[in-house]
Amino acid sequence: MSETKVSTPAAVKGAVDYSTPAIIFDRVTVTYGRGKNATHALVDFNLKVGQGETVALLGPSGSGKSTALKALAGFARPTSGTVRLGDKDVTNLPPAKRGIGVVVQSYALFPHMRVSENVAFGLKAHKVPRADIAGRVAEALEMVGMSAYATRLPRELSGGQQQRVAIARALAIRPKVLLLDEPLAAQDAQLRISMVAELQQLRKALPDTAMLYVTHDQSEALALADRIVVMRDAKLVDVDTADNLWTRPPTSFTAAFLGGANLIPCTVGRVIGTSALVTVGDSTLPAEAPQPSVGKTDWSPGSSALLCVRPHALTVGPPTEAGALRARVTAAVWRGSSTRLTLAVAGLPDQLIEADVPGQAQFALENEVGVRFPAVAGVLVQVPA
Ligand SMILES: Nc1ncnc2c1ncn2[C@@H]1O[C@H](COP(=O)(O)OP(=O)(O)OP(=O)(O)O)[C@@H](O)[C@H]1O
Repeated sequence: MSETKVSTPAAVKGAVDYSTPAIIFDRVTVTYGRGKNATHALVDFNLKVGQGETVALLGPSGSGKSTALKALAGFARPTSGTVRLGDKDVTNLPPAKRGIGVVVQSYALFPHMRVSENVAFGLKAHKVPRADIAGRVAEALEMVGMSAYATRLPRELSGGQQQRVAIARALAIRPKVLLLDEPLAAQDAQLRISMVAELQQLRKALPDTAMLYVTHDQSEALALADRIVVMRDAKLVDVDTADNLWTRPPTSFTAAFLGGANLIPCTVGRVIGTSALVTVGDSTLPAEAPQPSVGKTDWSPGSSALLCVRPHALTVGPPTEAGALRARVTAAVWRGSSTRLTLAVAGLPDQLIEADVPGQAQFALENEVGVRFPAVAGVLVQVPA
């Protein structure tokens, strides 16, 4: 997974209005096939996306992300539930009548048509007056920086350029809703980084367009989305702002999927407000005990919990350092700007933790080290049922 670092959505967008959602999924279930061969691809899926909001659907392969997009675009028919665009129920409307822009990983450009013809295609299908088409094509190509390539054929373009054309084609119909299904998955890591930055610019240029963005790359979701929906096994696991999901993951699945957090078994001690003392191995550490979400049990003294701490928040030094947990290095992988250490911590049998240390760290395997937690060691997450 790439570690794209670009400015966060809050920096590029203002507040989102949820009072009149652009997209509503209301208890949408999609089942492919029947009987023994039935696959429940989406189960009881609820989501509202505000006008101008970008929501990323993030989850492992097969978790139902694309199916949610297909249900909205009209390419998969819900078995039950409704899909609305604004105040209009579109559950049974054909895809072409929904006015949604769709961009998929494979570009889906017509190989025999020039760039401008590809972009014009959707406009003709939407019965845009002939006199307006050239202007709308030029406007869409301008938005994605492809004006100079209007007369080329798709095969004369790079993958990134083809994807820009596919985005222009989706934008040309001036959709209120834009769906992007893994739009950068076919690009190499370097190009993905620059295209994430371009998509951020596009979001700024389209303040009223709601976007639903499917990805399994957490860095794209963090960089682009106002909110992230985490999916697993056809269901929505968590939904919140990227910042909240990252800093206070409501479930261990989200904690692990979004940023690969360490989830260290601990015992809850004293709790005052949102501060707790927890026991990890032989050490007592201060931790954040976030308000549990509705329906979840409180943090009670003596109960088991998981301490969520990101690998980069840990520091590793000599084993004799005061306040450090003693550990043994079991793996060290240099990643360029940092080294990922895997550590077996004394007093935590069967639990390996990961720590990122700057640069090409000189830790030999089996070295004894001391692991230090930050002043607030981490945030508590419920043990999964
Ligand atoms: N047309 C289909 N017929 C039968 N099963 C399908 C069909 N499309 C998807 N599925 C199944 O539905 C489930 C959800 O698939 P979906 O494509 O929505 O997942 P995804 O989260 O988008 O995965 P990926 O990240 O791999 O694209 C999977 O088990 C998949 O095999």
